[in-house]
Amino acid sequence: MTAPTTSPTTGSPRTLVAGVDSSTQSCKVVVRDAQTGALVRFGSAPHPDGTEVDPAAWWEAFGAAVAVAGGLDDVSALSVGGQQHGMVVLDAHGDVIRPALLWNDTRSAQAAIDLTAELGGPQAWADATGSVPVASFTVTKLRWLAQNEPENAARIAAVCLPHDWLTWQISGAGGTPGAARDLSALVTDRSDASGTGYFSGTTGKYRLDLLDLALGEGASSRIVLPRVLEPGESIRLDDGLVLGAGAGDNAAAALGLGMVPGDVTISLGTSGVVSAVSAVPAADGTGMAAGFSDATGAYLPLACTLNASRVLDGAARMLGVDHAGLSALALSAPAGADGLVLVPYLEGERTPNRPDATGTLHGLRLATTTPAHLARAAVEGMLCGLADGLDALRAQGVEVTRLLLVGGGARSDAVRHIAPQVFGLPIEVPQPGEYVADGAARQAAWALSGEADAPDWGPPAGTKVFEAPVEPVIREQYAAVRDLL
Ligand SMILES: Nc1ncnc2c1ncn2[C@@H]1O[C@H](COP(=O)(O)OP(=O)(O)O)[C@@H](O)[C@H]1O
Ligand SMILES: O=C(CO)[C@@H](O)[C@H](O)COP(=O)(O)O
Repeated sequence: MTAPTTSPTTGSPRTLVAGVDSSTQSCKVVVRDAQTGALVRFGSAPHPDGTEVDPAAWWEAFGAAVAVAGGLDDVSALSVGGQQHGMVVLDAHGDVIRPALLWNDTRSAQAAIDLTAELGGPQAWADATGSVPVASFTVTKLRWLAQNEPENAARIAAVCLPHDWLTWQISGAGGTPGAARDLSALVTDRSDASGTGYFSGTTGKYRLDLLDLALGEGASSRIVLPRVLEPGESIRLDDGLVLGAGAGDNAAAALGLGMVPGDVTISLGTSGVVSAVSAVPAADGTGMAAGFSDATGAYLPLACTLNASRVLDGAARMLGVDHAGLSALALSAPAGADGLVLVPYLEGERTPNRPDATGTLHGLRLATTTPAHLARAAVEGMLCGLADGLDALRAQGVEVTRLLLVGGGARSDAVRHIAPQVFGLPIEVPQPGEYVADGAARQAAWALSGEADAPDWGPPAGTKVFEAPVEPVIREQYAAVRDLL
């Protein structure tokens, strides 16, 4: 598969690696120089909308993104980062039983409540797995399946996550429809496994008892779970391509950004995520912070909201403007939008756990019925939800010395300027890029090297710092109405 490649600047041979981000809205592929990390090629392709998706759409988008990125013939290693938690269920032939339920599908909210009670309450789950299950987690989706589609649940021969399934397809073990597929070749990594609800990041082992709790006694004895590869471990395909373990998208972003303890990243994709790397696991019984693992052997406590960049998309749609227009409008209104507050639970919410909530506008007066006030309230409301998440991480002992802002929503000027007013800290915005795919590429280079640690690709380029005095009114007025459901 690998053809020799030379550097266009030095003419000397170089080794290329690829990283994939199979995210909620699209698939992105980067090809980078394994040694320096320099970007060589990039491609992306959209995913379908919706909270349940046929995994075949991810495979198709991956192929299209690879084609845009100029193919993989000269690539020596590849890793896949992907949206976390999605439930991919396979039958004994390796066929997908039903469309995958994604992390932002809330139909398993009651299953989460039931499972939480059955194990002895939220702290029992946090102690067992690091996290209190909510509708996002795979384990609750499996319980939902057992209760609502028992005929499908009975056919499950393997359960995996979006990044595991894509890695399996790329490896060839996922085969082509109609061909033999090898379920025992499924692999995952600890970062993504830690978001299933049936894995303990502290022991590095699956909690088969919790899989049984979801699906019924004995289920775990007939269901294949992906083998959890060690950080840096790989599999080598017959054609020589090295496949890394891959990672959940947030853990991959931590690798891509080169995060160290003290760094906290705010990611504004479809999800809003506040995450930190930590040497110690979190076990937050309030459920605000999820105690996930990272892709290096450490931990990744994070708070994740269901409502981030799409709040901006929705506000722009309501106002009939594009993103630049929304940003200009938001920046033309005063901090606090003269008391107009948007609680942006447009997709329900996960942190805090309010799956059935809807968005609400508070403080509407004649004077605030302007596009500028609504635009400002949308940006502030989205950021306030994440500031609450940062508080939850601090309550877990997370030290915050640096705040980084990434993801599609970080391209908004208004977000960049308003974020320091909300968080009360300077905000560092690395140059817009695909940090999940970059982290996956860095993991691929690590897997290829066989070294103990990932290669040092240096800090992200082109970082700009945004500073502004904190505006306490923004969070105060949000906190006053956030719980008025
Ligand atoms: N300049 C911008 N301002 C605000 N939002 C933006 C801007 N550019 C892109 N977005 C939004 O970012 C989102 C995509 O971000 P991304 O991080 O790729 O999401 P995901 O990882 O969930 O697929 C989309 O909702 C898109 O509309
Ligand atoms: O559920 C989580 C984290 O727990 C989300 O962060 C998903 O992993 C989706 O990520 P994006 O596609 O929004 O980047």
